[in-house]
Amino acid sequence: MKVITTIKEMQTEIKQQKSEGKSIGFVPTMGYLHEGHLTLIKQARQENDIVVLSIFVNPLQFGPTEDFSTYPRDFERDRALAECEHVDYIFYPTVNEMYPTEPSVKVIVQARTDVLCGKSRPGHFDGVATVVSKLFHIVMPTRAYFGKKDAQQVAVIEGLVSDLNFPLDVVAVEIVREEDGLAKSSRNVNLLPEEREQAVVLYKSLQEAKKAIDQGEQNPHSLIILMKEMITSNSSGVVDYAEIYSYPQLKPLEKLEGRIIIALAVKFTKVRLIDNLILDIE
Ligand SMILES: Nc1ncnc2c1ncn2[C@@H]1O[C@H](COP(=O)(O)OP(=O)(O)OP(=O)(O)O)[C@@H](O)[C@H]1O
Ligand SMILES: CC(C)(CO)[C@@H](O)C(=O)[O-]
Ligand code: BAL
Repeated sequence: MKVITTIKEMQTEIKQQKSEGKSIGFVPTMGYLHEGHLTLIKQARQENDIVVLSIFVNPLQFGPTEDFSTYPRDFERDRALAECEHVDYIFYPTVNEMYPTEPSVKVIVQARTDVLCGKSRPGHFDGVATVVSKLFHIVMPTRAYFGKKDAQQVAVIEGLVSDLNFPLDVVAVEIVREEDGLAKSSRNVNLLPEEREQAVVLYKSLQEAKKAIDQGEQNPHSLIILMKEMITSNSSGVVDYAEIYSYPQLKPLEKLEGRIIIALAVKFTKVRLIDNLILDIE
């Protein structure tokens, strides 16, 4: 496994691999790896000749009051985990390597960002789309792997790849959970111990919503009330959003039909957690 820190060297290696006809599987991350990331890497390993993992905490996608500085980081641990998964390259650039000057161009995402994390984190998806576009030009993947925990991100990246004609396939991977149901997330380490216990309420309230749908509930507003009530009465978390939309269009629904997403974001003392459930309603 090679650790590469410069754009030039990464592109040179990839061009060489591509000239030998190798397919490139790419897993973009912000590091502090957990089972969720490792599942993406394992799938990329199975489906491609070469696997590239990027580790870069992208300042452009964090708002001024968000957790860029406290985002967990541990490169040596990540390197060991990546080695165990037979990653071929870790691309690990500095902020200065990615953004040597004040950016003169950025990608602006115009659809699917007026709701959920796009609404709560203004500019977040412009930052994601800008760095992902750069990473795609640097790594030139055949397939790029993203987790469905960030379901809005998957929808935005599918739009980016389609609209800007990136010659690659986006592969969306199922959410990996802790034993109690909490979605794995690098940020979980920043939960206080009692918050960690309470945090399972995100998953449980999604399951309650699903149960109500299975029992015939068709009104999205009733489900939202049910989930908010469950979260506030079982945790100290503050609901940032609890919403239901069509997926991947992210349009409001008066009645549940077709493919829908039930999505949550809840703020705890130092972290904001997200989770979701995508369902096909007959
Ligand atoms: N529990 C999970 N299951 C599946 N994919 C995941 C999971 N957690 C993260 N991913 C995916 O891994 C990729 C990198 O995510 P990232 O490095 O931001 O990790 P993260 O755990 O989502 O961090 P955080 O939520 O704290 O920002 C993204 O495509 C993300 O959707
Ligand atoms: C895709 C990504 C690596 C871009 O910084 C990030 O948003 C993430 O980890 O999901
Ligand atoms: N995985 C999402 C990246 C972020 O929260 O900025």
